[in-house]
Amino acid sequence: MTVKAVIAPSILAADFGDLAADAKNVIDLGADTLHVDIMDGHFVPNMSIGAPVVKSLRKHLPNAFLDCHLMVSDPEKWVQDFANAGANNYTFHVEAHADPSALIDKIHAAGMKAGVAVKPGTPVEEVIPFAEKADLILIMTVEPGFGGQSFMPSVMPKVEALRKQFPNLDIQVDGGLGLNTIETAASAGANVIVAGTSVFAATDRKAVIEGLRTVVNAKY
Ligand SMILES: O=C(CO)[C@@H](O)[C@H](O)COP(=O)(O)O
Repeated sequence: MTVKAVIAPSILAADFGDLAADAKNVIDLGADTLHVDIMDGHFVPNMSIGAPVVKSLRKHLPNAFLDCHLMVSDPEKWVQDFANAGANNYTFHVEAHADPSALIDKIHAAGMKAGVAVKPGTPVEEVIPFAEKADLILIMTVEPGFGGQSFMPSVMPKVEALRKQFPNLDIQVDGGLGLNTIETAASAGANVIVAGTSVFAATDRKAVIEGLRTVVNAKY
């Protein structure tokens, strides 16, 4: 098995007034990637940031892996903007596009990795057809739109089903992940861990990042 832990702090929980410094801090403390939540106020009932902020982050953090999660109704529209801004990964929601396979091709052609996400209420069967073509599958563990929500263990059967069928797949979980929930997610088979509040609000961010990684890597 080739999967390993990837710890991805969600900058939605960072200090947006001092974003580059806060993002750099978690990278310096051992985070593998930065998870960048993009919300359009339509696909989800909240707004966040867009490609210009990704471009600024890229300027300040030239070597960081920027994992962008597009919670938007028209994900195809923004592919080139995010590629131009310096995004490394572009994850869109399967609920938001009629032809995910074609969109994965478009994202790859733009030079980015491609992820496909599912909301908690969407069956895993909706993403299974794309699990070999995509670079990661994101199983949402909260309703997308806001940080600081409670982890939903009820979606773990989706993670288990994916891990059983795809032993080498990067399976990302997002929402309510922290030291109190990581055992459940890692046991189900998740290896790419998005953690916003638990990392950015911690008094010892490094301990949280290392703790998450240790629990995941113990499974492989
Ligand atoms: O995509 C989202 C929310 O829609 C997440 O990335 C959250 O930002 C995770 O935040 P925490 O639950 O870890 O605080």
